[in-house]
Amino acid sequence: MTTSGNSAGRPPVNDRPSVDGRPPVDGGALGEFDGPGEFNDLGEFNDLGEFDGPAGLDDRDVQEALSLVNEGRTAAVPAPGSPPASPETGHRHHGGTPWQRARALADRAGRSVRAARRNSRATVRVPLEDALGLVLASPLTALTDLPPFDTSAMDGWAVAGPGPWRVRDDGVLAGDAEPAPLADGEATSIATGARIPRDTTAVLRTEHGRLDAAGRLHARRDTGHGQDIRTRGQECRSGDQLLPEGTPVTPPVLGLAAAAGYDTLAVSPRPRVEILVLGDELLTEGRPRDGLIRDALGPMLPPWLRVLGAEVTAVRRLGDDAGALLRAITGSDADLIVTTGGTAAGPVDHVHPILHKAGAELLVDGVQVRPGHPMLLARLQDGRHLVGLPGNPLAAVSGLLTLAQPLLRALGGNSAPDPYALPLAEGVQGHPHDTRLVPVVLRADRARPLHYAGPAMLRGMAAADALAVIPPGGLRAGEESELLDLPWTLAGTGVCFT
Ligand SMILES: Nc1nc2c(c(=O)[nH]1)N[C@H]1C(S)=C(S)[C@@H](COP(=O)(O)OP(=O)(O)OC[C@H]3O[C@@H](n4cnc5c(N)ncnc54)[C@H](O)[C@@H]3O)O[C@H]1N2
Ligand code: MOO
Repeated sequence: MTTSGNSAGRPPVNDRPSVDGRPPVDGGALGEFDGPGEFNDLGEFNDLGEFDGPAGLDDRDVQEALSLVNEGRTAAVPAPGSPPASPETGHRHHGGTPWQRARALADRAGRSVRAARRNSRATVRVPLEDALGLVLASPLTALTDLPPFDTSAMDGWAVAGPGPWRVRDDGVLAGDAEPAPLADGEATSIATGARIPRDTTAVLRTEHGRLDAAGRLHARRDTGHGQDIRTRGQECRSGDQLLPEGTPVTPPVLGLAAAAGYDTLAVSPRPRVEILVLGDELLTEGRPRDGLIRDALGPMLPPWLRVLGAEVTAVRRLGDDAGALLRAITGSDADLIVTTGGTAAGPVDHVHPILHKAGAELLVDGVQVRPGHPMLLARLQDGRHLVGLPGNPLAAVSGLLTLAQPLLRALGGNSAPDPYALPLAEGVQGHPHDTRLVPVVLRADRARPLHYAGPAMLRGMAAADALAVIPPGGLRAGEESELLDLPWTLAGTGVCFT
């Protein structure tokens, strides 16, 4: 990852005395926040994801100017770190569900489905190699003692009684069948992991033994009774519970399950997700042309959803055909439908009317988050769910992390990781009311905001290690920001994309 796209070298947003080279603010410019998620002339998040205050004004001036110009009509821009504007101030705001609440509602929706499933005991048994990322549907119980027999912990000699010892010439390797018992005063060479001959009293490590000219084995140091013998059942006895139900299947869980005798695992099935990509303007290959652009979400969402534990059953491109959307929604058997685009109120934004037609219940209709505020979560008549992601690609990422991730996590039986935070390397301007999700790189235990983080951009996101959660009012340099991890930054794509 690179930091070349960030604002290194610039003064932090909070400390900037002014924004140079712009015409002074004029009274006609409004800073409304119910539009496309961007501030206008009085201060906006530019497409580099930075807040540009009005020309020549500091933060206090911005507030003053806004309160003069927008009196009673629009939100003032609070200084970074200041508390969010209260509803009593008469600010106009698009509304929607607060960001944390939206995540909680998505989590709850997933849990309710899971609870219903639990009653129907829906689990699947899959080969070990297909279980990574799923969740154990029943406790992992040892099918054998571990180790299953007494084994040597070291390369050396199995010895019986006090030395010196006569060395037998058979020797035991890992994987050999049960060796002949040792007589008192006898030794035989043994490899790590080999079965211990009956009546062995200890294993003498290679480096602790010496053979004399007559071929007798002497100990260079004392060897205690039972030394370097791993006794049968040291780790577990057959029938012991190794892991509880609900444990996520990680690589070590796969290893433990194999060691304990499993070929398959009972797991909660992967939530099945169908992706419906909306928009007549989308090309699936080549360069943008004639007003058409490339579909960025069709290639991005399936692997991202897989990494979140989903099985992506189909990606369907429906254009702006409302009828096709209705048929796709009502005909799908996926646990979750994810739509992209069409969430706003444009002439071909069909998601809301079609959900209404399909009798869906909107659990979340707009979220107080930037970008991505038109995102939605609906419960369809048959209890399946639909997440509507806004079409702007970074807004879609925001919807994915805000609604789809908690829902899928809960559906799959995973619990949310503890939130974590790091200090910001630079101040980040907040939205007056909404949470902001800002792509950051993590360097030296600091989160540095990236440029090119406008709602329609993926350039900053593609270089990001995480998304910083910026509360209304913003955060100053050095203040801790909650971070949303991107799974591949820790695990690597090769591991995650199962
Ligand atoms: N009058 C208003 N207009 C808009 C508002 C608003 O509140 N009032 N909100 C803006 C915000 S914020 C967003 S985000 C978008 C959400 O729009 P939709 O979900 O309806 O998405 P579209 O209009 O279909 O597309 C928006 C934008 O994204 C491009 N797009 C769509 N799909 C893809 C894709 N798969 N790959 C790449 N780019 C995609 C599309 O061409 C548009 O440029 O609405 C604002 N408008
Ligand atoms: O700005 Mo919109 O918030 O792109 O989702």
